[in-house]
Amino acid sequence: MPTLILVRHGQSQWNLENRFTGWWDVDLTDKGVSEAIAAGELLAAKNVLPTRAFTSLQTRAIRTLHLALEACGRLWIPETKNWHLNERHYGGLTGLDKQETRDRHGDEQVHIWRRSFDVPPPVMEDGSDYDLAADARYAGIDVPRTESLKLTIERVLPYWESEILPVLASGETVIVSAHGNSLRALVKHLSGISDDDITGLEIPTGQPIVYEFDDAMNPGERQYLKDR
Ligand SMILES: O=C(O)[C@H](O)COP(=O)(O)O
Repeated sequence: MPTLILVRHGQSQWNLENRFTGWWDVDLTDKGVSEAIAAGELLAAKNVLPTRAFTSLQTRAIRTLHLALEACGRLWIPETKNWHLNERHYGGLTGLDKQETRDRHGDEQVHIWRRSFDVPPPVMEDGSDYDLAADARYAGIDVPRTESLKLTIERVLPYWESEILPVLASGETVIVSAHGNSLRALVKHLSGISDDDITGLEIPTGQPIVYEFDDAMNPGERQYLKDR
């Protein structure tokens, strides 16, 4: 049965520092490394062993994938990295402290920027220290200046449909190591969550989520692997 494993990267340095991260490339903390290893150990313990992997172009997701695969003896499987699985771009909020931003703009405005379906954060200014347009990994890619969840869905879902779903449909066990909001985009689609209800969905770090697909490639219930 085709099986999909979704895992959000382990705690990152800016998760720890409570800063808006988006496309900025921060590494895992020691806790994040432990979470990634524990995710892989859980895959081994539950005998849900990936045969194909997909991840973003961001270090925290790539390292989480590698640590998890190493922990379950699957470092050798084919993997694909692609920017379509990157975190939602946080625009002009990138790098800011989340609490200081609440103090300045109010809880409600920050909640809208973080969790509304279609209101993007302010755009990243030209010349920002966090502008990644010249980063070699994004050569030839039109780096966004900001993204709402809706805009994130608009680039995650075509990639899902064209690159991941066909692999899954061939009977593989696919692991996707990605980010809070690129995974919210996928879960919204797979679990049929409405635009209103998705605002309440949080995806914890380092906690594998599993979907099994039937012969018609309809996803079953979303399950945390730890609860199976
Ligand atoms: O980009 C970030 O800051 C985090 O990965 C996700 O942030 P959020 O919880 O504000 O969506």
